Amino acid sequence: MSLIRDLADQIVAAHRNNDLCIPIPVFSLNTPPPQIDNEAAVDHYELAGALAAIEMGFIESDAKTLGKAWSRMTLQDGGFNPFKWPNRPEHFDLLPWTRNMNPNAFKECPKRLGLYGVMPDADWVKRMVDAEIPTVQLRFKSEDKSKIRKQIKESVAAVKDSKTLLFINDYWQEAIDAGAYGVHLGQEDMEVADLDEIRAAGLRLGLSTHGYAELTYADRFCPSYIAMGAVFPTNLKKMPTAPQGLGRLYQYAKLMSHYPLVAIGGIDQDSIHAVAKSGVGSVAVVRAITQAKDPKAAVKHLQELMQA
Ligand SMILES: Cc1ncc(COP(=O)(O)OP(=O)(O)O)c(N)n1
Ligand SMILES: Cc1nc(C(=O)O)sc1CCOP(=O)(O)O
Ligand SMILES: [Mg+2]
Repeated sequence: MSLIRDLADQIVAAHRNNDLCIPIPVFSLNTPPPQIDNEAAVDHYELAGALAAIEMGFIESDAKTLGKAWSRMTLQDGGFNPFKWPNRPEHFDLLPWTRNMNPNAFKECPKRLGLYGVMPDADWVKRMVDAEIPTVQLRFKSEDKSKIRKQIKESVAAVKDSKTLLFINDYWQEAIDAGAYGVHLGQEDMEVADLDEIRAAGLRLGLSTHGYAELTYADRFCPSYIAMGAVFPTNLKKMPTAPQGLGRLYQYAKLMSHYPLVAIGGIDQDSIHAVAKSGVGSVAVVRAITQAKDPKAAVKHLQELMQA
């Protein structure tokens, strides 16, 4: 165990100051540390990588994923180097073939979806089309199926004959029925959606992720794009995990650079440039547009800042 501890300490020391560490909240210092399954560890590097990741504030599922990646990287490099960080698809056992060679891949979308407005209703979708935003999502939350269908129908009509691409959040069946460009699903939504039906209907699929474990899981489905969040704190919804921060976003963007990528969560005009520099082709925002004094001007300004 002391060898593993020593390797883990070397990793933490080498990466302490590079923005990958997120301090563990004080309340969780009183709770027992998450258990790493010792028997499942194929070697010391896997366990050391996972232990280091826990100390750096990664959640348990991400730490386990990182441990396996440390093990593969060490094996492939022919030696342990604490200053490296796993950032290649083969370190994470991502799908080895390209989208074109994968019969289960979802339909392609542009690699760079640009500014992506996530909007609460069809009227906001119309405003975004008027502002010539490249990508928009209808994120209308309701239990009422007829209201949902009406909102989706109006949104699909709004983008017709425009250059704006429309994704529908959650309601994949209604999105298929209305002929939308694509759907966006979270990890829980995926479990209950019929992904084969979405693929067969030719709709694009965007998937949410919140760290290494969800990224590697999402890769198995070869979605049209992968969203990564929450980059910064957001009060728009309750997030189950701490914000990722720029350091982790930059690593995720490097690892998944063969996908169209979307960054989301707490991004505003002050941060959008730094987020775009991670290499993601798209930045999704809600409040930076809906709470702006002039939403149309905000769309233009945010795009300028992304490209600056
Ligand atoms: C672009 C984009 N990224 C993430 C989300 C969040 O989706 P999900 O986790 O399913 O949460 P809800 O939006 O359904 O509350 C998103 N909608 N869009
Ligand atoms: C809807 C949503 N999903 C997120 C995720 O991380 O999955 S963050 C988020 C809210 C984004 O709103 P704002 O730009 O106002 O912070
Ligand atoms: Mg959802």
